[in-house]
Amino acid sequence: MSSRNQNKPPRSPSNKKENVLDEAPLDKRRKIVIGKMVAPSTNLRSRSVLSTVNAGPNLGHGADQKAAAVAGSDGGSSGGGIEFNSREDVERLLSEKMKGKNKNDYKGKSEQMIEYIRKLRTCIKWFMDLEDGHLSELEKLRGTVEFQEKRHTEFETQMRKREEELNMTVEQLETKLASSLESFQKEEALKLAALKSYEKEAEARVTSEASRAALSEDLERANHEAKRSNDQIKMLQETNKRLQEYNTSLQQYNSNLQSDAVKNGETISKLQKEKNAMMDSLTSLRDHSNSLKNQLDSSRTTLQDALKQKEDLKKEVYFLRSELQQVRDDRENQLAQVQTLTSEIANYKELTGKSSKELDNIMAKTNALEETCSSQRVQIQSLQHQLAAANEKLKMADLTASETMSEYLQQKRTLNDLQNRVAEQELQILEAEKLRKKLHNTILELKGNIRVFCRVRPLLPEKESNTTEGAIVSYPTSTEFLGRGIDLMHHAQTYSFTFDKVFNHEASQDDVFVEISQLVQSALDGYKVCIFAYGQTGSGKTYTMMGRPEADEEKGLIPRSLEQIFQTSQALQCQGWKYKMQASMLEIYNETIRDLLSPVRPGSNFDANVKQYAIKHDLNGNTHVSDLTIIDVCSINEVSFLLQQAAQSRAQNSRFKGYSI
Ligand SMILES: Nc1ncnc2c1ncn2[C@@H]1O[C@H](COP(=O)(O)OP(=O)(O)OP(=O)(O)O)[C@@H](O)[C@H]1O
Repeated sequence: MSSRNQNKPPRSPSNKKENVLDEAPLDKRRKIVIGKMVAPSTNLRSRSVLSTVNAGPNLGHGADQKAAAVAGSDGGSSGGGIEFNSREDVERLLSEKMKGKNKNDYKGKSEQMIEYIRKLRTCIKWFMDLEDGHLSELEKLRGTVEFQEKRHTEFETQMRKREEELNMTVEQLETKLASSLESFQKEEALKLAALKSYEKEAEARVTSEASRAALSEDLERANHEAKRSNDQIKMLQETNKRLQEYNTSLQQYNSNLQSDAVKNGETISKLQKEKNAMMDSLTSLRDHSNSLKNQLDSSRTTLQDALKQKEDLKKEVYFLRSELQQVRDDRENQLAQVQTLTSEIANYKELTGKSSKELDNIMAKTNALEETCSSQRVQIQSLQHQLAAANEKLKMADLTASETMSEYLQQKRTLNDLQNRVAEQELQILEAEKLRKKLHNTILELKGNIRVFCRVRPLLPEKESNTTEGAIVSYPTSTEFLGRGIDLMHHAQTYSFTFDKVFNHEASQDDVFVEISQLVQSALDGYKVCIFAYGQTGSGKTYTMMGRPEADEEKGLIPRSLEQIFQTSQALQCQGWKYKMQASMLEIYNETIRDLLSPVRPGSNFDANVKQYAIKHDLNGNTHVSDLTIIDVCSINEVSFLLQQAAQSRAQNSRFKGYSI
């Protein structure tokens, strides 16, 4: 038989039985609940009911066992055709009453009891079968519980391990986050450093551009100066050629002079002029040489500046390269860090999904780092471009410096050549000067150490009307006495005189000075010269010697000689000569010497102030006048002033005059 209540346990008869149920171990119950293993509580209750039935009040344990054995011997649950399928069957059995009203019918009662006991045994057997099923089910459930407990403990240990691993990973993530934050801070610091280096690079670029502009300006100046120096060198070369030609012509001229000493007087004057011109050209050459030296110094300084700038640029390029290398290394380190971070992030992603936010943050930081790296790559590229530009500038500066150096060396060689040429020319000039002095002295000696010139004064306007000078004075025209002779008529007789030179009344002051200038040149060459003017009063001594200094045409010998002396001394100072000039002026009258430059003003008491001057000669042949006022003179104006002073002193006693310079 089967019913809907099959395998369902009977209801618990009392609360006491439920309390017995509660005696099951709490751990098991709790664990079962935790493990979500759904075990019907009715099974336990049925086990308790079974125990209750087994411990029934009317049956002892031994009797129960006996009954069970009897029932077992019956071999089935169908005791007397009764089957127990539910609690109602059992309650019905328990509520059965004894049949038969006869109390003494013990046999019936015993049969009923036997029948009842059989039913009870059947019931007990049903209970026992039910209990066995429940026990087997309980065993299964226990095995399941133990399996589930084992799984639970394993799962718990796995979860603990995973929790520990997660804690570890969280700690590692926190440490890595801290390290990434530190690296980010370092990256920020590096970025700031890179920005600073970029600013420095920009400043260096500005300074390099400024230095390049200055270098280009210096180069332009150097080129301009080189052009100027080339032009000057060309001019100097031309001048040198002219000087060489002039030297050759001078040598030829000197040879001609040696062959024809008489004609060389006029030629020497021309030579003197040409020499002055040559001296001027030499001074100009020296000026050019000095200017070239200055240019050379300036080019040296510019070259040194260019070399310094080149060194500075080299240092800057070295620093830039080192900074670039550092930035490259940092970039590579950061890339490695980013790669490790990305790999770690991938691992973290695989390990857990909990740290997605952190991963997002880290990814954002990684993206920021990558952006920083990309910006640094751009900076590195710009730095590389700047470095390449700086290298090109450095190469250009090297080329410019080398060109400037080559130009400088070329100019130095040219300057050395010019200096050598100038030295050679100076030597040649000195030699020519010595030769000229010798020739000049020879000519003068040939002309005569003592020469007498005669100058005829023209008739004065007031005397011109009643004079017969035109008939008195005549000049011979014969070749022998041309320019040297003079004929005087007196009482119908002709008196002929011959001089070294005769200047007629038409001779100008310049004509006279042409002859005298040779003597002045001799004085400048170191020879002693004396010019002595002699003549009667009014014959023109003062006019010849002094003339009228205010008028160029009528300047006398003294102003013209002084001009020649000062001009020649200034020209010879360039050759290294040093001149010290002193002036003294005296008047000799009746064997008495009078100092014309004496500070004692004439006219106060002339005789009282007259000193006893004495003429003395030293061992060198020099002539001195004792106590004569000697004044150092440096310019022609000073001498002109002294001449005026002397003229004023001399004016009081204008008789015989002599000059000493
Ligand atoms: N060559 C000349 N041409 C024009 N005028 C002249 C010439 N020589 C002299 N005289 C004039 O003759 C005058 C007298 O000349 P100067 O005073 O020079 O004579 P002096 O010889 O010096 O006389 P003293 O011995 O009295 O001093 C002056 O007026 C001067 O200008």
